[in-house]
Amino acid sequence: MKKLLFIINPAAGRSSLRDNLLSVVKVFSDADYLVTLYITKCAGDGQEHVARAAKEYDIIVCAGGDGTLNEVVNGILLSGWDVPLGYIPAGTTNDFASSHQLSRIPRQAARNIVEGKPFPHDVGEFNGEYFTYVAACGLFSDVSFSTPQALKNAFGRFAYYFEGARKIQEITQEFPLELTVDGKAMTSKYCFLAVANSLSLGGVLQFPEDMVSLSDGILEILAVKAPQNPIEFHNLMRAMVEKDYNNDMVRCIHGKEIRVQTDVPLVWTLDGESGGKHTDVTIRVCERQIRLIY
Ligand SMILES: Nc1ncnc2c1ncn2[C@@H]1O[C@H](COP(=O)(O)OP(=O)(O)OP(=O)(O)O)[C@@H](O)[C@H]1O
Repeated sequence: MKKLLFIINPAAGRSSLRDNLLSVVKVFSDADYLVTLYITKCAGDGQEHVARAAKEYDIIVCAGGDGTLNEVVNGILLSGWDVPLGYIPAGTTNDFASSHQLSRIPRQAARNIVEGKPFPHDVGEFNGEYFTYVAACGLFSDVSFSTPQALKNAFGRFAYYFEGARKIQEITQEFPLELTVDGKAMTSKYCFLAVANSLSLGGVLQFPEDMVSLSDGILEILAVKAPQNPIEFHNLMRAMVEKDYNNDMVRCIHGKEIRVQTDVPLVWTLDGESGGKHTDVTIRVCERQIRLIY
């Protein structure tokens, strides 16, 4: 029998998994997998367990939000074991799941995993840590990890909107930085910077499908300028709604290696989790590092 490690974050989202756990395990069992359940005990536990145990399994499946997936991907890459990964979205935003149009119905997501094919997925490396879909700093970037989990569990993604609304007055704040993309340096001021491999950011920003490939060994850098007057604010809103990322307010650049240097430490987020404060960050794409099954 093949061995499946099933990692579940009980604190994630408004977990639709609770009432469906038995039917999900049955899908795996019917597909001839011997299932080991691991319920994470606290933040960081999922990563540690996967890094230790991955080598004993033929497949790893995790259920939770983007933060849970981030931990499991870090665990797999730290283990050095090339094991396929299945993901059952059960978090608040599930940005990663949106990019792949993964089913939010746990039993269907489980079926897609046992019947699916591996999709080679790029991963980003951020000063030695890995992220699956975004590393970001500036406006709103701390919303996902500063929003209390209890609020997320009660209100779902609306909790992020409440928390984001409290920060909107910071939109005019900009920070000067030196951005170097594949050796080409530029200095500018921004209110938000994201390095992404995703079609969706925070469930709010969408990338046009023809702009992004999730397995091309290239990351997208979205740099947003702070609007300093109502016209610039209008232009920024228009650019976001129309997904126009090549104008005076928003710019999308593609690259493999990105360095961000600032005089003042910036707060970063990795996949919606805290990425710490940094003045010098190097981000590299790790091409096709994860085999996602769906
Ligand atoms: N048993 C646990 N108790 C509390 N927190 C946990 C536990 N296990 C994992 N965590 C942490 O819970 C946090 C939130 O998880 P996750 O990001 O998966 O869900 P979410 O925030 O609801 O969804 P999303 O990121 O998609 O918006 C992560 O930081 C994770 O490390």
